[in-house]
Amino acid sequence: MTTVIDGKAVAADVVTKVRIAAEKLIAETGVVPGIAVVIVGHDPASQVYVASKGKKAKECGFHSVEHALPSDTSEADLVALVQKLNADPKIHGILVQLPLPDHIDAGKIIQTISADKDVDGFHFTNVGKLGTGELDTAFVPCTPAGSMLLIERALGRDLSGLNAVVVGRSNIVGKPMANLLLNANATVTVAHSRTKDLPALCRSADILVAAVGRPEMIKGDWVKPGATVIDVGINRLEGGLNGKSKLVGDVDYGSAAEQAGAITPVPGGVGPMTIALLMANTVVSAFRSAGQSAPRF
Ligand SMILES: NC(=O)C1=CN([C@@H]2O[C@H](COP(=O)(O)OP(=O)(O)OC[C@H]3O[C@@H](n4cnc5c(N)ncnc54)[C@H](OP(=O)(O)O)[C@@H]3O)[C@@H](O)[C@H]2O)C=CC1
Ligand SMILES: Nc1nc(=O)c2c([nH]1)NC[C@@H]1CN(c3ccc(C(=O)N[C@@H](CCC(=O)O)C(=O)O)cc3)C=[N+]21
Repeated sequence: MTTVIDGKAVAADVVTKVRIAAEKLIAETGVVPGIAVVIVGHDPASQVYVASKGKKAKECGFHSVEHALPSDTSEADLVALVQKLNADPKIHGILVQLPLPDHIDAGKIIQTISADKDVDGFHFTNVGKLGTGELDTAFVPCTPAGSMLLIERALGRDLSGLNAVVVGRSNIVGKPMANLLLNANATVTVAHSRTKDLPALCRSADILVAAVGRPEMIKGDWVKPGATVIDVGINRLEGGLNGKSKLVGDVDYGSAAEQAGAITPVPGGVGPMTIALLMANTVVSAFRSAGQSAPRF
């Protein structure tokens, strides 16, 4: 029997733990966890994500601010805003929504965020800590961290001896995902657009993570029977019910679910975990700023 991994339910568990931790921190120190989300421009999908981040932050009892800036905002103005948030003691987590408009150097903005408030885990300091296994003081990127929690829950055991294949090598998902799996003792292969015979490679995976950005690319006959399949992809296709767009992953869910031992759906899989882990990273940052040992999620 295939298990459908309920990312929404696991995310709700994480959010409950975050709220309880936040209440404890507030009661004991008076520090209220604070998050700032910055969005530049009017991309509708980005606006949806930013709105749900704000909503979850309120649910967790956080102080939450949103900076919505016009698409012609200059790089200098965005740098200045990030510096202001770095210096604001009420803010423990800063997220600048990606992608940014072409005239802004996203790398420069990311490196301007204080590593101590970089709840996305994109700053070189946090990337380096993940790469060297300093997970106690790192911020780990939310999507791979959330995917890892789903893998741990689905397998319920150490990953020693298991082959993991990550399809995609972005700095945001693929590479940090590979590092987390390696840290957890899986044997990891990272595939990308130049990989030869991707279907055969995928068939060797006990754990298959798809982070490609290509709708339903990974087919059922690429999946090893019994494998754990984590679909990170979020692709919006036109022509769903009532003229609405339809959300699909990078995995062809129908055929893959017949082979997999456990699989995440889209929506309701990795997506809600990303937001939950953002809240977790923010409360951890607030604990650290108050000189308290941070909870684990
Ligand atoms: N659920 C969530 O919370 C999140 C979901 N996403 C989704 O995850 C997906 C991936 O995002 P992201 O990592 O940012 O994407 P990127 O576009 O940055 O990276 C895509 C990766 O896939 C590889 N790739 C592209 N085409 C192929 C192919 N035909 N065969 C093998 N590999 C291929 C690319 O290879 P190469 O490097 O060689 O070009 C690249 O490494 C997207 O659908 C995105 O929307 C992203 C973030 C969060
Ligand atoms: N600095 C930065 N950090 C990010 O973490 C970041 C980003 N920029 N830019 C965009 C991507 C994408 N991303 C998602 C978050 C939640 C869902 C999510 O909640 N998805 C729901 C569905 C939502 C819907 O219906 O559209 C689900 O899969 O069930 C998806 C994708 C975070 N990202």
